[in-house]
Amino acid sequence: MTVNPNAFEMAQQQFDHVAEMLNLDPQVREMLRWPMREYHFRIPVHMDDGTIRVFEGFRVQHNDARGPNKGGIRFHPAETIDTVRALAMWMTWKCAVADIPLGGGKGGVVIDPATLSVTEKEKLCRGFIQRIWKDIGPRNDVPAPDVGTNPQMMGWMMDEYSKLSGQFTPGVITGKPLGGGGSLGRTEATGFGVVYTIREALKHLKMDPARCTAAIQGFGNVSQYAAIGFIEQLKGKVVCVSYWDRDDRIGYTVSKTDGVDPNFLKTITDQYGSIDKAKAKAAGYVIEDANAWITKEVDILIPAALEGQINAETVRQINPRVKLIAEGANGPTTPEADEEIKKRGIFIIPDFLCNAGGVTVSYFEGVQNDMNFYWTKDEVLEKLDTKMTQAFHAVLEMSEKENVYMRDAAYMVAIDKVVKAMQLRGWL
Ligand SMILES: NC(=O)C1=CN([C@@H]2O[C@H](COP(=O)(O)OP(=O)(O)OC[C@H]3O[C@@H](n4cnc5c(N)ncnc54)[C@H](O)[C@@H]3O)[C@@H](O)[C@H]2O)C=CC1
Ligand SMILES: O=C(O)CCC(=O)C(=O)O
Repeated sequence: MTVNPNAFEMAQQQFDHVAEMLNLDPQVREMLRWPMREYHFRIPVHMDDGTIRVFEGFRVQHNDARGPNKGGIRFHPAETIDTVRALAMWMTWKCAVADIPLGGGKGGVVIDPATLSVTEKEKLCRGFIQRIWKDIGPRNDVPAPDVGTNPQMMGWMMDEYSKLSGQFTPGVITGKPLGGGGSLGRTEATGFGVVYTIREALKHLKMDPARCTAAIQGFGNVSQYAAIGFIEQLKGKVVCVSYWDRDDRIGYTVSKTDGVDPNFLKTITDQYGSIDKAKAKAAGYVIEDANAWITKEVDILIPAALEGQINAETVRQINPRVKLIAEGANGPTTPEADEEIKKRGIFIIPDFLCNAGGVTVSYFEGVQNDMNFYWTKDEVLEKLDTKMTQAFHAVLEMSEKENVYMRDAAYMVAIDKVVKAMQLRGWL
């Protein structure tokens, strides 16, 4: 499975393309195609064996015209400043398209968290906050989980910030554990958000979800709940999921023609989204190569692993039956692949619209922290559905009005909101 060599160039290319369509002022473009602030730091950690290891960390704040910067922290061995820049920029567009009053930020540490003990992970999380705590906070930048991080890690980070600032500050981080300032529904939010947008897209395409099949890339937080939601809420069938196998150092696709059971697969999946393939095989699943997911004869593809997965090479493997691509991951499709998808008339729900459910419930979490009053799961998910449905239709309407590709329409909606906020604040 290939990864796009430079996600930031890809994010800038997508932005430049729409900036050109909008005839956006060159100075406004200059402001938006780069992050406003970046922090690069080194985090020393006393390891269990008595040695000291120094980790490289980043936090990028792309634009906070509409509100505090917002976005996850990724722990990944292939993390780079450019990946974090791209992800921060996409967060600005995501919050604008979801119509939540937040800007765009993202963080990262170059590490495979599975190689750390629990104690080392806690020290690394606390070390990250020790480096950056003066530049984050509920009113300027609010991190959250992403690939390789989880609610427990957010709990440690919130605790460290509270200690350093001398005040219990749950709103500094979202995606915290339940009972530790977390919101009900955050775990499911991104995957269920993907499903709400698929439901709306299928209505638009006049397709019956109960007769639809899907192939999913990834089996982590986003993909697990996208699979569960697609099956339980829309009554569709998921024929495969995929994952990265740590031992073999390659990806695999785990398939079942009569449909996978994500609730069963979860029981044989570790906290990093790696499936125990021996147990899957014993339960009647077929193990195929990493790319098999994209070749499946299905109606819907849901890339929900990493960026750059649908590219000039893999796009040619998409089966002619595919009518819809719902981008659960950030940046899964390269600009070259977009051209082919357009040509083939496949409807796309672009990433920063499709996966906005996570940050939307993160926003709800911050609101609940501020109120010190917590909603039920049903209340959270109902509010999430309303937000995602409105966001989908705003983008669809723009796409139809301007006769443009859904990704370009999403950029148009987002750029308009961010530029207006910058103008209202007198920045432009
Ligand atoms: N967790 C969240 O709330 C949100 C996540 N996202 C994006 O969704 C994507 C997935 O995130 P999560 O589910 O949180 O991550 P995760 O770490 O929980 O799961 C990632 C999954 O992708 C698989 N994977 C990783 N590298 C792979 C490879 N090279 N080949 C095949 N499979 C591979 C892993 O095995 C795992 O199953 C990322 O792009 C992330 O930025 C976007 C919005 C919110
Ligand atoms: O929940 C959040 O604040 C951010 C989630 C995130 O990192 C993303 O949407 O890519």
